[in-house]
Amino acid sequence: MSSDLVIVYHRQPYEEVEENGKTVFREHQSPNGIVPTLKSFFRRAEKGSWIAWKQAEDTANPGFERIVEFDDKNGRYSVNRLPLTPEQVKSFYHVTSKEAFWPILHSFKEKYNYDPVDWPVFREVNWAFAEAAAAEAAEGAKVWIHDYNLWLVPGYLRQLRPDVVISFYHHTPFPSADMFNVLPWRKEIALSLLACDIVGFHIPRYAANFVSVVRSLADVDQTRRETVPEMMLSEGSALSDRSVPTAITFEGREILVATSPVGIDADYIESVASRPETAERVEELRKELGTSKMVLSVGRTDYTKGGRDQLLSYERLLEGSKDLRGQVRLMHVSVSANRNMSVYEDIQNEIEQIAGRINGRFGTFEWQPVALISRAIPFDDLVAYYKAADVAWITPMADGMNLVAKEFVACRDDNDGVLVLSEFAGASVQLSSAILTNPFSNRSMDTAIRQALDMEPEERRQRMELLRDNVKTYDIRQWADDQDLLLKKATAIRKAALTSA
Ligand SMILES: Nc1ncnc2c1ncn2[C@@H]1O[C@H](COP(=O)(O)OP(=O)(O)O)[C@@H](O)[C@H]1O
Ligand SMILES: O=P(O)(O)OC[C@@H](CO)O[C@H]1O[C@H](CO)[C@@H](O)[C@H](O)[C@H]1O
Repeated sequence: MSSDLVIVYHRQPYEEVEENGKTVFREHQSPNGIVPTLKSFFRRAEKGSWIAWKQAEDTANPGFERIVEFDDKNGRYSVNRLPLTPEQVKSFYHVTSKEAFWPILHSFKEKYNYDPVDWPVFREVNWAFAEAAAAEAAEGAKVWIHDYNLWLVPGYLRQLRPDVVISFYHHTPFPSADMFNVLPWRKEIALSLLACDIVGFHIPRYAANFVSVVRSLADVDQTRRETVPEMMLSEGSALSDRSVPTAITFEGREILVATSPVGIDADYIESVASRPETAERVEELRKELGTSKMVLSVGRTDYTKGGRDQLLSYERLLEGSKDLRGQVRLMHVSVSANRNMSVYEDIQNEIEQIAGRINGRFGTFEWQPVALISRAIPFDDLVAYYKAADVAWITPMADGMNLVAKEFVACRDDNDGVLVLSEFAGASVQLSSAILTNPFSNRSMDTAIRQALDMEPEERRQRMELLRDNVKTYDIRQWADDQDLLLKKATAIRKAALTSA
């Protein structure tokens, strides 16, 4: 019990690899995912700890060090790895998190799979996370929990430690009560989240949906609302709201409802984009393209990311626009991050089938319409593709935020390139100068990609300048400062709750 900041996120904050018979801990490949940002919070703490899981055949004798100590650029922190059996991992993460929660979080009611869920296993895993956090937290410490996989941790932790400040951040969408309440365990989850001092979201809509859910399940009063700032308003986005709830009360206690969009390390990305070796790579790509235009799409293989519908739109584009044949190339990057899950294997197979059909129908020896990449790309290479692309085509059916769209914008220090973005991605409420499109509408998708390919240089420049202003304003440092301020506010609320108890 010594840490003043405990971060609880189901993944370990590094890549653990074996080298010459030794275990080596490496930074995650993508420098802009959440993990590097969360680790940077330990610089603001006296001592930090991180609670995650690690698979073990025998949890009593896991065969690895439970606690790993670090003292690096992020300060002094320990990582507590909870041993989970393969059966627990499959049940807690693959089945309950990805096959039951994930479709509901993204409003895919028809993909929701309830029957295989083993709810007692989900409870026991979340209890283990709560116990480990309680054991690590110093008196009055801040415990910052991330994402739906750990929805029950706040309630369990509050039982164990009434003194700690509990903050919960959702990286995914949060659906309205009509969708969320499909979950049979809705009340248990809602009451757990109501044990927090702060509940955080990317955008106002998710915060409003959360309030609708807890008010449908518990005696919750909404105490404060605020006007949404101009840079978070977007007429073209289905997710835009003009006001947002900022606090609720439950059982005489105030709970902050915080909206703060995750950003990216725009300065770092721009520094990679401006390197001479990046310019050389971009020149090679442009030479390879000749007079053709490059459309780039990047995302995990997941039905929420809309890869299938995007490829079908591309097929219709080539069918209807003979002038584009031989003059456009789509680089479709769809990496399968959720292995061993049939629902994702099916999507990967469908994407490969459609891409193959398009190449078969329209391709020639000299020209392949689709380059399908189904593997991880080194970040520096990804930056070169972002810089070389004429269009970034990011059209998820639902997406909590989407950092790929922001990375593309951060790379475009030439103030060129066009972003086509789904109005159902959280990022669309900030990136209103993108061509916003509805991926559920063929006409909207087909019109948007053609508009992007035909856009004149001056309009491209005007739009990109506005996009870059937003991405650099709401960057990862802004998010970190927001979170730091919120954690301080919550500390005062927790103290008030303890004195009035
Ligand atoms: N094939 C890939 N290779 C390397 N990095 C990738 C690849 N696909 C996505 N990424 C990285 O993964 C992250 C995806 O984040 P985001 O767009 O928010 O979606 P999600 O978190 O839902 O996967 C980005 O930082 C992006 O650079
Ligand atoms: O299965 P996971 O945990 O890899 O899913 C990735 C998910 C984490 O919840 O990504 C979300 O977080 C991103 C950063 O906040 C956000 O940009 C993205 O839209 C979410 O899917």
